[in-house]
Amino acid sequence: RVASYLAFVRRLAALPSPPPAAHGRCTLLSRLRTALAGHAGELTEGRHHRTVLRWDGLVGPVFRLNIFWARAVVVTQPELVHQLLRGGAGMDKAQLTYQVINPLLSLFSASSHSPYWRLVRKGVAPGFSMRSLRASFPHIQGVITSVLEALGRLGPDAAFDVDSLLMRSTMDVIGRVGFECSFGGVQGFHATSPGGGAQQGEEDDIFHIITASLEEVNRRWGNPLRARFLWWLPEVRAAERHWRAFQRRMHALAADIQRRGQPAAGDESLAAHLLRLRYPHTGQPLSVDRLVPELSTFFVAGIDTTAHTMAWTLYLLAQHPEAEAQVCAELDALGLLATAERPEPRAVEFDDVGRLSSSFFGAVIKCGQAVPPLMPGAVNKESMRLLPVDTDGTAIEFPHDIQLAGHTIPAYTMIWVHPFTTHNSPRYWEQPELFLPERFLQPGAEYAAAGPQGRAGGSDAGQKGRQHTAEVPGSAATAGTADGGGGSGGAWASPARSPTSSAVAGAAAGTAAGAAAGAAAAAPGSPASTATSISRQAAAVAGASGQPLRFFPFSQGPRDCIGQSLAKLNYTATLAALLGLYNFRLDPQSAGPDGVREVVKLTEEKKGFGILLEAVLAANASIVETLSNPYLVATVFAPDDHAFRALFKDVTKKDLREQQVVQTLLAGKPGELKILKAWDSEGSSWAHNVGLETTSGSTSLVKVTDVIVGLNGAAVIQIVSHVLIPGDKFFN
Ligand code: HEM
Repeated sequence: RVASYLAFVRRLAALPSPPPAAHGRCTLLSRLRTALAGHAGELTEGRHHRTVLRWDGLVGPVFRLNIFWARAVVVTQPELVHQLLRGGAGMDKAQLTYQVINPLLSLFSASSHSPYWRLVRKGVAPGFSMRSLRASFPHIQGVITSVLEALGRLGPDAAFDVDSLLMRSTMDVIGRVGFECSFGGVQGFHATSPGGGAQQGEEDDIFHIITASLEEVNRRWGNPLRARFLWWLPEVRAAERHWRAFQRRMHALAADIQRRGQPAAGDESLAAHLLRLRYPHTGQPLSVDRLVPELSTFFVAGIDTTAHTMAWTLYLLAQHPEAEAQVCAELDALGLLATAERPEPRAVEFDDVGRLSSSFFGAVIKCGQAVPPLMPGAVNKESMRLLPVDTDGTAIEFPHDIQLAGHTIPAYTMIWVHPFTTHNSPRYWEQPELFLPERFLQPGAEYAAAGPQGRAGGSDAGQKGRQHTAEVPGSAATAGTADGGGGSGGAWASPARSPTSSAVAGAAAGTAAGAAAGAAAAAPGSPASTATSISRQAAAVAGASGQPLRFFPFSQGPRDCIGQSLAKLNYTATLAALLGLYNFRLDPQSAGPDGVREVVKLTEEKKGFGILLEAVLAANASIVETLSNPYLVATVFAPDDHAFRALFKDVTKKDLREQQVVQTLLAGKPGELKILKAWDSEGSSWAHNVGLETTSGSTSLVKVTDVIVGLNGAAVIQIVSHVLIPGDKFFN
């Protein structure tokens, strides 16, 4: 055993590895600690995903980590990730991943080789089809209504834990859509209690049980030794009590589902699909004990992922009002935004989701042309790129040696695919640290070929391709890969061809396009000519099984997220409904953007009043752009201007001193105003009584009191001389 362990370590020694951080002063003890623990210390820190990103920048997209005696290989490069996760013969989840969560999920069939995993995955897939989701959309609408009611009960300036509310609503959605059971999660939401939930009797509160259970799972993923050595901690013992309570609740649900008997023909719920499954060897329906882990997995996998995704999106929009304005403009175009004319926007319908997020239905094709993605979908994607909730991705292993970017990786080595790093590395994205939803308005932005390395003909791409392949000249492994092209996407040679190793892609040479650019310039027989075969192989992969992705928040391949269509439907519809009615801002009491960690505390403000610019923002994104122009002299909102009228959306009569004025304003005809003369003769201050001409030909007079300073000192002229809102700082 010792000999084979040492051989294993030696075979991985050639892989680059970032230097582990030194702990404290450089003493013999600290060096011994670093030598023994390796990278374990940094990996158990809260923001370790950023450390992995830093390591990727230091040593490249494939590197080794030492965690005490164990070894892991981190892979961040899209082409390699693609080939590892899709169709790798014998690929399985690393057992370590599920050792942590299996006590919670009891018998979950984690292994890709388990007949149960295959049976369940295939059996429930129709439950996530568009047809099924369309049929169950009224459930989602019902939950959204209860969320809006909960927000309505809060005051306009209430601070609350939006993540907690959304976890509750997601729990309700999965319960209702999947299993026709109602947990009343949103009803149990109380903004004032920590975590937004019931405090008394919380041991019985399913939401509390699930969140407390997940908290311990997350801690154990950060530190797997917790279960073995820290079992005596009160918090660990409490968590294990919650795990048992969770299993009891899932057991009761499974028994209830089974009591319902054979499902009706048209029943497409997950419960119905699970009930229709039969054991392959006996033909009998699944027992309650086998149903429990499957039900548990849907709740555990679906709740915090979907809710954190929505919470991060709201958080990012709160930081980027310009993007929020664009989202609102598109909601407005669909009639989903509260405005002056439409204080109660209509409910979000199933078909709206496709319009808001064209990726939801794949590419939407209209009259033979692809419909360009819209901003709400782009915002969601950018949020999932910057802050993917499955930050640490997945760990996989192979039952045989593989070749990875020119290195032999022994069988059963833990290979760690790290989406956070792939999503945030400057190797694959321009300005990855910035929130730029526009990047996802470009069709195909998810693919590696669209990134810095993949720009066709880009010198950077070609150069990087050459450099990397030059580092891995035609080893037996890479040659094997090239020869093996034509198998499943060309990525895998059959083990028979290469007895010690099946060949995984040596496509470390940038993307297909990048590698091709490098290869085209290389003479045959030179080291770079390896790139030719690699790029051909990469191109074959792209052609045969889709292009490599640089954006994969739901993972990819046969073990990707089976619930992603439900997640997308839920978050797109919920966010559209929330943003149609509310602005969300970071709670000033919380630590501020830099202090936001796992729980995003946001405040909600009723849209449309209080701050002039917010109302303008809600009404027309292009106006915000104009206001941000530093060279702007003046922007005029007239009584009959659409944006100005939107100011009065949601204003109740009691807020207004001059109802007559508002009635007149709202009755105004749409039109623009031209400034006849904005400045006095010196050009230094506002003139009194500036004349303005409307497009309909009439003239208005602007008094100096009508002038409001907007962003960057630009002026906004309000052609109403009345005080409309008591005490409002913008009106006098
Ligand atoms: C935004 C929301 C979600 C995200 C980002 C997400 C992400 C993921 C990822 C990355 C995986 C692969 C994990 C791994 O390889 O270790 C996964 C697996 C899974 N997800 Fe999701 N998920 C989401 C929502 C959901 C929902 C709503 C459900 C079901 C109700 C669900 C059910 C599952 C299941 C059952 C698996 C395991 C699939 C298998 O191993 O065959 N997920 N999810």
